[in-house]
Amino acid sequence: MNGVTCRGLCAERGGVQVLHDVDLVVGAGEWVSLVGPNGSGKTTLLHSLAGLVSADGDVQVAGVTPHRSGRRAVARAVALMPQRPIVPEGVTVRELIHLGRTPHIPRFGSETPRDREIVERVITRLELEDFASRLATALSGGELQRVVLARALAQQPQVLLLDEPTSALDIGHQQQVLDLVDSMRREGELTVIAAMHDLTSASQYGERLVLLDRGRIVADGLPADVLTVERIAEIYGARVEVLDRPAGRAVLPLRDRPEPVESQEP
Ligand SMILES: Nc1ncnc2c1ncn2[C@@H]1O[C@H](COP(=O)(O)OP(=O)(O)OP(=O)(O)O)[C@@H](O)[C@H]1O
Repeated sequence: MNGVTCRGLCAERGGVQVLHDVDLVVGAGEWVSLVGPNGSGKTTLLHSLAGLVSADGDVQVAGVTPHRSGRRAVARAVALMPQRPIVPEGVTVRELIHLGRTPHIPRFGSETPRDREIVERVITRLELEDFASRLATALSGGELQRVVLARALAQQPQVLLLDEPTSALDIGHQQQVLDLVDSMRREGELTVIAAMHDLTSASQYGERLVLLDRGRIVADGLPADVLTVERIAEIYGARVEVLDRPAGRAVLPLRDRPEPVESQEP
């Protein structure tokens, strides 16, 4: 089973419980967008699914139990594209992407031509050829974000966890990256869970939206059912208009225009 099941998931950060009894079942090949205000627990949930944060409850990700299975087995099943990547000094972009192959290389073994072919294919698909020989620490924030996605894709996971994957990208690269992930999902039964602040992208790429608030799932369903004007006002305290387009729901923030200031006679 290549999807994700978690039941009664509870997790703490810094001694404080931040996830409360999360139940989530994601079928193989689904794209679920995870939305919610700052601090609602999206990163903690993704890290729990990747086995990086200890959690209570029953969690299965692509047939492995992240907290109990070995690191290599977990890394073959699930890849996380982190919100704040840590980049080792002195490593080129190509070397960083090659790290994604590590869980597939046997202990005491070395890379095969197939590993190198997978890395080169990912570099081509993300149009990273011009950066491949540069130091990863010398990239702009958006360039690095695409390289970190490339490393996660080179890992060839069954479940891909994306934490704000487009936060540093210009609008063209946002579409390129999300379209690429979506086409890989359609081609290969990749299961995607993506934490996203951009509610329009979350709606248009996610077949299903899960809304977290203060560590609890408060809505789970079709984007148009989850992202209503009233719910966005209640959970985010935001004023928005929603527009239904063939590509899906778009969420447009609205400025509350201040009253014009009366001009005062000198
Ligand atoms: N290492 C930590 N130590 C203590 N508290 C933490 C730690 N990491 C996260 N938290 C707290 O846990 C809560 C959930 O954080 P989390 O990063 O999961 O939220 P999020 O929904 O991803 O937020 P954002 O949208 O701002 O990225 C927040 O209150 C945060 O301050």
